[in-house]
Amino acid sequence: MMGWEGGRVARIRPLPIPWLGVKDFGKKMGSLDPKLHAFEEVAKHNDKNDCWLIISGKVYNVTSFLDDHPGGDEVLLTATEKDATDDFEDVGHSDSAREMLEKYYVGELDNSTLPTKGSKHDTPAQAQTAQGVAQSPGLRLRFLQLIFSLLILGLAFALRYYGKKDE
Ligand code: HEM
Repeated sequence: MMGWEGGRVARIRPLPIPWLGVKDFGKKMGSLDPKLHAFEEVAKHNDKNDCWLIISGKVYNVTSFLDDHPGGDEVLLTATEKDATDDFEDVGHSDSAREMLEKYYVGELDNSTLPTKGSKHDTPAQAQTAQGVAQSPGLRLRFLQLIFSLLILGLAFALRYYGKKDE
């Protein structure tokens, strides 16, 4: 006899509860007990065989993506050992690029371990920017002086030119 339960049981599916049976769900959401990484630890992963990035306080292991990155692997490698948020945002990555991040997520950055600007972890460019900002009033003054000198020079030439014409 065709068992009633047999027919029914065969059709029973796993409960559609998202957090049951979905591998790494917590990891993907970044909310359920994500692993906290210290900056020093993340900074050690800085070469072609092991490349981690920090973007918006999250840590990504992009080693397997290096060869596939449309912008090339070099830019990713130079974005290690620092907060790469600005580099990532400056490019204006598409929504699909942002969705890809999820795939490489390995945890959160312990923000208290992030070095301040001008520290030994800054690239020369970053250090210069930090200095540049500090010196910006001086730079602005020098720029104004240059413009002023050019104006005087232009005026002198104009006077000479028109002066000669009148003679
Ligand atoms: C896990 C992190 C990253 C992912 C998933 C990613 C993904 C992508 C994708 C999908 C594109 C193609 C264009 C688009 O869809 O926006 C792209 C382009 C690009 N990316 Fe990234 N990217 C990452 C990190 C970075 C970082 C940190 C930098 C800079 C240091 C960077 C620099 C570039 C550049 C320059 C392009 C433009 C390539 C071109 O159009 O010639 N990317 N990236």
